Formats: sequence, structure tokens, C-alpha cells
Amino acid sequence: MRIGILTSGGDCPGLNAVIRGAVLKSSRFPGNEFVGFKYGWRGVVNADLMHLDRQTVRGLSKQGGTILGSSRTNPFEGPCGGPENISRVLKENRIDAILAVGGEGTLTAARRLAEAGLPVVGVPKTIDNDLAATDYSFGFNTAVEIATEAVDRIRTTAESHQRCIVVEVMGRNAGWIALHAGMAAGAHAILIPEQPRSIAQICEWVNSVRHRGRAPVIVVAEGFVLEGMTEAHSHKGLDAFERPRLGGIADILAPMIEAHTGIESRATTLGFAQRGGVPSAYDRVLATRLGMAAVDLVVQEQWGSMVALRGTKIVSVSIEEATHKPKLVPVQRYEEAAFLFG
Ligand SMILES: Nc1ncnc2c1ncn2[C@@H]1O[C@H](COP(=O)(O)OP(=O)(O)OP(=O)(O)O)[C@@H](O)[C@H]1O
Ligand SMILES: O=P(O)(O)OC[C@H]1O[C@](O)(CO)[C@@H](O)[C@@H]1O
Ligand SMILES: [Mg+2]
Repeated sequence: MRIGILTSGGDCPGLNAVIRGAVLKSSRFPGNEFVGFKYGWRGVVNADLMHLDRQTVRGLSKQGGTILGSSRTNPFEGPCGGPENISRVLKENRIDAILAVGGEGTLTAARRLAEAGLPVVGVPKTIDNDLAATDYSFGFNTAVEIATEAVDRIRTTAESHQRCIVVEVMGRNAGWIALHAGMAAGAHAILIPEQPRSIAQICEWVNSVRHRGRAPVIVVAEGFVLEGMTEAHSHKGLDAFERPRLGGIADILAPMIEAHTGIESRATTLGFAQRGGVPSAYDRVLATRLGMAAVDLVVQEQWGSMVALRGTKIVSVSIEEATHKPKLVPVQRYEEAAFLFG
């Protein structure tokens, strides 16, 4: 079998470990060959390929980013897009299956292609951890470790200057990174997209921290909305899929907090530092296992399915199950964390 793998959507620590796991697993099946599509679906529609073998993936599991590159190209658009064109590309390049590694957008595209009869299997990826059908996605653990270390560091400078610091982390629709990093680092409030809060409530937490003689540290996810805001703050234009690029809510909140409480308040946005660099050991293991298991699904011709983590097991689920709605932070998890706020 000749298998083509692609990485699409925002990059994520562990993508290279998936590629290595998949290539090493398939090299155990006689007659198997691997190629990489460069820059996500763009490489599929343009037939932009690179050869992958044991040699190419040597030492790859600890490497950040993706050796294949990524993009937000829509495989259904453009003169070379659509199932018929892609089917022709596969035939011309003797490719028997596509292994698509990506988030909900990439996997939705994979599902639609599988429904159109193409041989596609998915691997879930997102640092935001908001994909349903998998308990955790690789990249999340690394992002939480990075954000936790950053908040720990920010706390000492906040204490030295008796400032309030608002730390912004990633999380477009779901506040998993904020919830976990905020709880791990002992943030005095955590603000997530699923739970709008008023500035009055935030300032109540900030004041109560100050009254105890501490410097308030708040963790906010980029997708958080204040009560009364109709959508998440965005001032950076649109991405390739015409969605607002988020980011900057911490810069909105810090001056509001200062105006309401009189406490000097600053903002720090962690941004892409959460997505770059070496994956944690946990993510290397998870990504490697998912990559290996995805090859099994290809060999079994389970088109339209996806590998997922359930408890400690890697299982097969339908891509439909993973993409029909996002995995948001349940209200109970937020209330549990909120017990520690202020
Ligand atoms: N419903 C859809 N049908 C076809 N293509 C889609 C669909 N939704 C998204 N895509 C394509 O897949 C690309 C990747 O999706 P997206 O940008 O959401 O990244 P992702 O895989 O979800 O990863 P991330 O976690 O970064 O969001 C999009 O830019 C778009 O071109
Ligand atoms: O700036 P980019 O690369 O489009 O990605 C930003 C988005 O990707 C994510 O990191 C992962 O989906 C989101 O939290 C964030 O909104
Ligand atoms: Mg997406």
C-alpha cells in the first residue's frame, strides 16, 4: 500500500511524532510505502509530495512543528479541488489512502471526502483539546505545561510590584488550556469562552485577592467574552477560512480592571509560544500511538474513521462523532475551579 499523510490547520507539538509513528508502523508491513503531502490539503490538490521512510523520520518525535508544513487550504475549493480532482491525483501518484492529521476543520473535510468515496482516515490534533470523541488530543499537554510555567513566572513579578496581571492563553471555543494551566498555577480567576462573566465579578475577585495582600493573577482564554459582548474580541482580521483571528482580550481587560479597582494592571499574551517547540513526553507517546494505530485503520480500510484516546486505550471512532460538536468545558468543571477564585 502507498499511504499519503498530511498535517493541516494550526500546527501542534506532536505532529512529527504522529508522522514518525505512522511511517515506522507501516514499514513493518511488507510492500508498504509512505509519502507526505506538503502544506496540508494544498499538497493533496496540487500533488506536492515528499517521500517518507525510516531515514526521513529518524529522531522526529521530539521535534516541534511539522516537517510537512501546514495550511488552512480547503480541499473542496479552487480549480484543482473537489473529490474528482483529488481522486485523479491519488490515481496518478499511485496513492491508496490519505491519513489526515488535523482539527475539526481538517477532519470535517476528511469526512466529506470519505463520504464522496475517497480512502481517508483521520488523526485528531489540537492544542485546544476541543475535539469530541477523544479524551485528550496531543499538543494539549505541552501547551498546558508551557502556559503553567509562564503563569508561575508571571506570578513572581506580579508579587514584586503588587500588580494585577492578566495572562491570555489560546482557546478559541473551549477554555481547556486556561482551565488546566490556571488551576495548575493557582490563578486567582480563570475566564473561558464557555462562561461569560461581568467586569464587576472579575473586579470582585481581584479586590479580594488584594485585600489578602496578594497580587492577583488572572488567566483568560482568547475566546472569552465579557457579559454584554456579542462576540470574542478580534482586531487582527480574518484567517484563510474567513474566521476572525482572536487575541487581545487581556489587553482589553487589564485597563478595565485598573479603572475599576485602582490596582495597576498589566496584560501578557502567550500566543504561539504555546504551540511551538518540543512536545512533552506525554504528547510524544500519545502522538506516536495515534500515528501507529491510524496505519492499522488504513490497512483495515476503515475509511471515514479516526483514531482516538479513550481512557488509556487507542480506539477507532467515526470522524462524524468527533466533528459534530466541540468538546467544551462542562459547567461542573468550571464551578469546581471557581471555588478557588478570589
Ligand atoms: N466544512 C468544511 N468542509 C471542507 N473543508 C473545511 C471545512 N471546514 C474547514 N475546512 C478546511 O479545513 C481547513 C482546516 O480547518 P481549520 O482551519 O479549522 O483547522 P483545524 O484542522 O480545525 O485545526 P485548528 O485546531 O487549528 O482549528 C480550513 O482552513 C478549511 O479550508
Ligand atoms: O493564528 P492561527 O495559526 O490561525 O491559529 C490560531 C488558533 O489556533 C488555535 O491555537 C488552535 O485551534 C486556536 O486556539 C487559535 O485561535
Ligand atoms: Mg479549526
